[in-house]
Amino acid sequence: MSDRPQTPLLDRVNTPADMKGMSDAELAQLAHELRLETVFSVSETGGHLGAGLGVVEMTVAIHAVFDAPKDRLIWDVSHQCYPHKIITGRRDRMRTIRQKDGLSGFTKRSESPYDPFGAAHSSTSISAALGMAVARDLGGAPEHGLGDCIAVIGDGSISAGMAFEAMNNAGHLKKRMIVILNDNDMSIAPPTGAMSSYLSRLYAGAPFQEFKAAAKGAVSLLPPPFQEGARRAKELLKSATVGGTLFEELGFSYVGPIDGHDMDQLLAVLRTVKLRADGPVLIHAITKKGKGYAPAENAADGGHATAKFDFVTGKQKKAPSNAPSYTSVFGKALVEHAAEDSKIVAVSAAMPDGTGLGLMAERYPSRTFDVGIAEQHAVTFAAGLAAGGMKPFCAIYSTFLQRGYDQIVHDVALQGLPVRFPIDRAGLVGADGATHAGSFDIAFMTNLPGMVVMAAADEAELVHMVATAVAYDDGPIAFRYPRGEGVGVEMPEKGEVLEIGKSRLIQEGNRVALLSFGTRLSEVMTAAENLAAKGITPTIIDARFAKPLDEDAILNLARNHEALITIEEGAVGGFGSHVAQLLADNAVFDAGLKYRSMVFPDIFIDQASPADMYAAAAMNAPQIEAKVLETLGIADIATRRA
Ligand SMILES: Cc1ncc(C[n+]2csc(CCOP(=O)(O)OP(=O)(O)O)c2C)c(N)n1
Ligand SMILES: CC(=O)[C@@H](O)[C@H](O)COP(=O)(O)O
Ligand SMILES: [Mg+2]
Repeated sequence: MSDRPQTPLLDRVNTPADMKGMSDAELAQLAHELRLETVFSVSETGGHLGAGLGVVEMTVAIHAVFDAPKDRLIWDVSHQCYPHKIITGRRDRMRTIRQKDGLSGFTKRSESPYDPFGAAHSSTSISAALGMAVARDLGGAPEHGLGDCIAVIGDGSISAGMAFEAMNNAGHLKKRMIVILNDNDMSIAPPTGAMSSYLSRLYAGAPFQEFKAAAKGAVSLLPPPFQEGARRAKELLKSATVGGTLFEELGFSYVGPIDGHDMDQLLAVLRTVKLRADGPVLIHAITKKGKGYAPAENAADGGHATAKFDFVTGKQKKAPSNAPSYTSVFGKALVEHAAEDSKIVAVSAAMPDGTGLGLMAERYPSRTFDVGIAEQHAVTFAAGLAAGGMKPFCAIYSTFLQRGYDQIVHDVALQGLPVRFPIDRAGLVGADGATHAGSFDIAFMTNLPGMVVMAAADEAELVHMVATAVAYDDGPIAFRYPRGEGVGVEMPEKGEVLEIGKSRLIQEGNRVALLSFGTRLSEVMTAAENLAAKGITPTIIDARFAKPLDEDAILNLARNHEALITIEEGAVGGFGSHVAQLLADNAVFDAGLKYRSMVFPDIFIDQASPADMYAAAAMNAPQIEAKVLETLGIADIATRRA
């Protein structure tokens, strides 16, 4: 039996054009049905829920008032885009979201003309909307539309540097564009920082209850709303303005705060702004994360992301776990060291729980810093902490660390400061897909002089790497580990400090040496078992370090084996490239060594289960086995196809 909600009005909407004749009351009803459909849909797939529920009315109002895809609607991060997808022709594919060959969990240009800009990393929407507004005014290609450019950005995301850089530029260029600040007073964790307090003060200074009356009055004063003169429309804008806001100082007309769940207010304001805006406008809408679905509203994170769940009870259907997650192993190990070393401090960029720093924040709040969505600042802040004699652990997902790269180069590496980088979500992450893959950190970290780069092969190794990073004070050090559960190995009582640049031998064999960097080691072991049945016993090494390389061990392997294969969970330019360089510099190829590297292919791999993504990258056990056979010249097509 299905709990599928009845959605008669929504059933009539395939694209926003189908909403055009609807009355305001029908639009409010449509929003109600869209909320039900969003909850039902996510209950079957899992995914991002709370943010989408907070923008249901906004989504309907924007699509009712504006004309996408001619008007450009850009969702910041775009984890809140599920309702938008449902009413822009993708409802029938929502059951495929975040799955192999299915819809992306984010906006994606290749997926729909209603997604004019892809996102998943935050705080890009205002820059993109401004670029489109300028292109429009310069007569950009007609197929790209000539309409309004609307960015919807959350209170967490607007605190990032990029958003301010964009507003600074927009205020200067004075182009007509609309920014909707979706202020739910939440990030994934409760928001931190002065900007968040400022937004709360704006709201406290002009509660929207007063504005509500004004908006409703304005609607009744605007029959038909668009025929009213500029004076009345401007009054509406003015009556909604607190005055002297930061946004106005930056050159935006500020409208709000308004109740982002009140369709009357949303429609009135959007219609007026559409009619009268002649430069950058910021509409400040107050919303609630998880709105309208009690389990999400009541969750600590506003139902930010969820596994599949029971639509009626809200109970999540999580798969049982067999081993602790790498994230929790890291968080626990760090706290154990922090108990003995008061110099240890931890920095997170808006992901305290995602990075496992929740425990540290609980035990040592004065030594744990959530700096908000501000990866660049997080890195340089950590550099400052190191320069001040502390031992900072700057814990950022691989994919988000990309944003702090110049800071890693210029502020950390160049000055040789001992910042520790625990890099979570290394490798392919699954449902979040290409935007969240940790593909590049091995390459971009190993290229930096003085940077030590480690990868944990399992959760016990991670404990040793935390201990090593605590002990290492000679410069920056990074250690990477993937999303999800460990492999279930026995955990050490205490982490051992590893010798910098030393690998570990896992299995002695002959003919071929498999040099693994990271958690592919378990796939390598499986491949080795299968190869043993074919009479091949590879030597297996866990490299532990991509920088500095264990040069002696690698050169010895190269000289004592017919073939050497490196394998790592990252793009070209990382571990394998450094090994190849070492081999070339030492003329090992001249002696006839067969060398192969297994790295991610030069494509962005779309979302699927991690195992399927690794299959697409040709990096699971069967493909490792095939690579060995092929390299040794005993290719077994059947194995290769498996
Ligand atoms: C550069 C970057 N850092 C971190 C994240 C992880 N992240 C995704 S959503 C989110 C919270 C965003 O808060 P807000 O903009 O207020 O949106 P809400 O979820 O509250 O609607 C964070 C930190 C990200 N997507 N991009
Ligand atoms: C949208 C976003 O960036 C986050 O919500 C991300 O999806 C979290 O990923 P994890 O589930 O791996 O923490
Ligand atoms: Mg928010």
